[in-house]
Amino acid sequence: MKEHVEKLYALSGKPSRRIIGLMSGTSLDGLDVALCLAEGSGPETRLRVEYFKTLPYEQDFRNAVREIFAKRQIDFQQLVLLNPFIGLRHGQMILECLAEWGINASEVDLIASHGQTVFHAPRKQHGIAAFPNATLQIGDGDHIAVRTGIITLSDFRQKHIAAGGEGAPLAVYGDYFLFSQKDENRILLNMGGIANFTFLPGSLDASSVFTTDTGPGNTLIDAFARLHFGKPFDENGSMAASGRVNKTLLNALKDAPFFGQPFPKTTGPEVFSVDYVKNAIQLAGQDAVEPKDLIATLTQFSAETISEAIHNAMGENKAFEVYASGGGAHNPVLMGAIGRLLGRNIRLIDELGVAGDAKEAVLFAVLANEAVAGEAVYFGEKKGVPGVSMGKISFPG
Ligand SMILES: Nc1ncnc2c1ncn2[C@@H]1O[C@H](COP(=O)(O)OP(=O)(O)OP(=O)(O)O)[C@@H](O)[C@H]1O
Ligand SMILES: CC(=O)N[C@H]1[C@@H]2OC[C@@H](O2)[C@@H](O)[C@@H]1O[C@H](C)C(=O)O
Repeated sequence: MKEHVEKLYALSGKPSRRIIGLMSGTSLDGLDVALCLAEGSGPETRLRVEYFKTLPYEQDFRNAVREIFAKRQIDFQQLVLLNPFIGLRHGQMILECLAEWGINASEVDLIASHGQTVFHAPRKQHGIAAFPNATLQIGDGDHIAVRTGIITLSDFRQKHIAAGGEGAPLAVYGDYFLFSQKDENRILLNMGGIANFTFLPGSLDASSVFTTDTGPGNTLIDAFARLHFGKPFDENGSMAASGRVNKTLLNALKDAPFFGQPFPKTTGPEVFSVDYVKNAIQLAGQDAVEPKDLIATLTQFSAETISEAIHNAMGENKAFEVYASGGGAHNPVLMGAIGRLLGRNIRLIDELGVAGDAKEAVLFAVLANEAVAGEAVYFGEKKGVPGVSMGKISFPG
């Protein structure tokens, strides 16, 4: 029906668009919903977050996703059922937010849905030369569009892979458009389940922009807080603060092929898992490690691998500011260790006008805005930041 294409075309010419950005990360804590007003596009994007909310997942939902999440062997039916189920659930969650905010669905131009990553497999990780980089996000966009009546863009990572990337990190695009600052080199560090950063040059030169995952953020801390303490995470780093870093184990944890791979690179809980840590404990002969010392060691493991990646990427260039976001920014032990290792105060992205917990959802709104209203932006020939439009379009009818 051409009415949908005409509506989309009209949207592309509007001076501003109201876009809901959705992010459901690897921590499986909940769905981040950011209602944004975006004006312009590319480096001229001006974006205001009108409302933001994280809707926590119910335990049943989390358990259902965990049955297939980052696993090599799964019940295939469970994967197939979850694809529309998550789409419908996310659609419903959006409607609940809109009702709470007193906004009608007809007042929203677009939804930008990341979906739920269930498996991330860059070639460097799966190691099968004949197969490409691969990643899978589920939570079908057609179901979101039909449930909400709002045009939905989803499945953003496939185009990035088709254009030569690993499907992540995608935050780099929004980071560059929203947070670049003339004459200040910036590192935007996001610490979710996995940690990544974007380098934004003070020259504003798009071809110098750089991004990579660094390894675990909170994923291992969460897994062992759950296993040993029955808690979803180490709130305010209190478990880590009560323990001591086990140096022998730390060295074994840092001995993974991922850390020797060149930038840019991506990873996930497929690699950094409970089994990964148990294996390191065994190799290091540290079976008697106390749970609180294990949490302290895993926190230091994240801090050191994050700091070393930033240090290696920046080389001799010491003139940069670091702005943190994601759940890890709430962990003072992690933040303190990174600050000490990098020899500087780690700031919060909130200083730049976007709440740290909202940043990733906002970035998908930026990607949808680019797909609908942006011009091509050239990020140079380097790997990892192809200048392509991303997101598949689902019409509501
Ligand atoms: N007060 C806190 N103290 C310590 N850690 C916290 C706190 N609040 C949140 N976190 C951590 O942040 C995590 C959630 O972070 P976030 O929502 O950024 O991850 P995500 O988006 O799911 O992950 P990713 O971006 O890697 O996919 C929690 O699982 C927890 O480990
Ligand atoms: C495959 C996948 O879902 N990757 C996530 C994950 O969570 C953090 C890190 O690993 C990052 O590379 C990415 O998400 C953010 C939003 C990104 O693409 O920038």
